[in-house]
Amino acid sequence: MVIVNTIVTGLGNIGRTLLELLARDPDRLLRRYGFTLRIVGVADSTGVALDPAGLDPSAVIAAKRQGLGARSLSAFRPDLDVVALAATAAYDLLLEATPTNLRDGQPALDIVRAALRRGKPAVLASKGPLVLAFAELAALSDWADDLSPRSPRPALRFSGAVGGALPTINFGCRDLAGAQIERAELVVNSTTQVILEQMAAGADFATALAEAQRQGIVEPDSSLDVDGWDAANKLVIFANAVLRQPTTLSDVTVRGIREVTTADLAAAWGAGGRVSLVALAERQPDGRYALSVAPTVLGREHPLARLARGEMGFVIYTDTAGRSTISSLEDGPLGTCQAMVRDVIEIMRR
Ligand SMILES: NC(=O)C1=CN([C@@H]2O[C@H](COP(=O)(O)OP(=O)(O)OC[C@H]3O[C@@H](n4cnc5c(N)ncnc54)[C@H](OP(=O)(O)O)[C@@H]3O)[C@@H](O)[C@H]2O)C=CC1
Ligand SMILES: N[C@@H](CC=O)C(=O)O
Repeated sequence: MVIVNTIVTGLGNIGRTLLELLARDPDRLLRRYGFTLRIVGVADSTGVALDPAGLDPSAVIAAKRQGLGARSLSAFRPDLDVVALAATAAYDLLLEATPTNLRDGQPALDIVRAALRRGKPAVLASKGPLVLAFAELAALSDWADDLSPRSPRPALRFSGAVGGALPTINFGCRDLAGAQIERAELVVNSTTQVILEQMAAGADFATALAEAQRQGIVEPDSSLDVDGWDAANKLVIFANAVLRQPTTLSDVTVRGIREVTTADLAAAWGAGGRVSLVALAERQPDGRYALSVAPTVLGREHPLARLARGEMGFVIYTDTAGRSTISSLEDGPLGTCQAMVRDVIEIMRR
């Protein structure tokens, strides 16, 4: 049996749900894949808990459910902050789920830097480090070797950061390998899907946002979702990772859903379609991609017009693989946690 000593940074909707997922069937990874994750360190905004012999995940989950933090655990380490945890503790794998911060990427960016510089593989749900420093992190990781399983650099995976369990990154990198992407339409922000559907059914904006928050899918700063920045983050990551076009947020034209009116929604739904926040990449004659995020009417014939209940999806047009459409209806943050688990399995198979 292989024991993978793991640290989890961020214990909110994602970090806590991930621990719950692992605790639900603790032997699943062992039975099927021959390894198990031992959680040796966790961190939240209250601090760090670290025990090289392994923390009790149920105690961490119970503390978070009671509104307490790492500080309340017996393994609390007042001498460590979250970056020091990643930089100094003994562990084999980082699972990162602190808030997405578009100002400076912190603390996630320094957490991931610390792990990769020490040769530790990292799985991210957070997007800030990838949006602000994709090239730097790629150079520190197996992205520098085109994801070769023989790369001497640590693995960096983030499939859950771009649409949760929807396999946006994996499908683009793996299954469309060799094809030229001409156009990609990504509906990868679940919060705006929920809000627009609720408003189309008669709810006001505040009630619709509250419903999305109840589902645990809204960013800690909800304006990231509503104003289109979460979708833009995902498009930036997609452009860097799949389209291989060095991209930052300033390359994306971004419009959120605040201007969408109930009349717009009624017209779209009435015609058998819907309105979604679409992140669009369109290949230009010079080979570069034009990138935008905007609320878009998807007519009844559009492959994504039937998405419902916050469902996400994408349609990608290529020169040789034709049109590919995939959608994913998920249960709150659970799909993202499953995506983190699949990333871990992929890393362990290298
Ligand atoms: N929710 C979702 O469906 C998805 C979220 N993501 C991404 O995953 C990340 C986490 O999202 P989510 O779980 O919803 O967010 P939450 O706000 O629910 O959780 C964030 C966690 O990070 C902790 N935290 C905040 N600041 C610090 C800090 N300085 N040092 C250490 N820990 C800190 C918080 O501590 P405390 O608990 O004490 O407040 C909390 O545990 C985000 O980057 C988000 O973009 C990606 C895909 C889906
Ligand atoms: N806030 C995001 C969560 C996942 O990235 C969303 O609504 O899709």
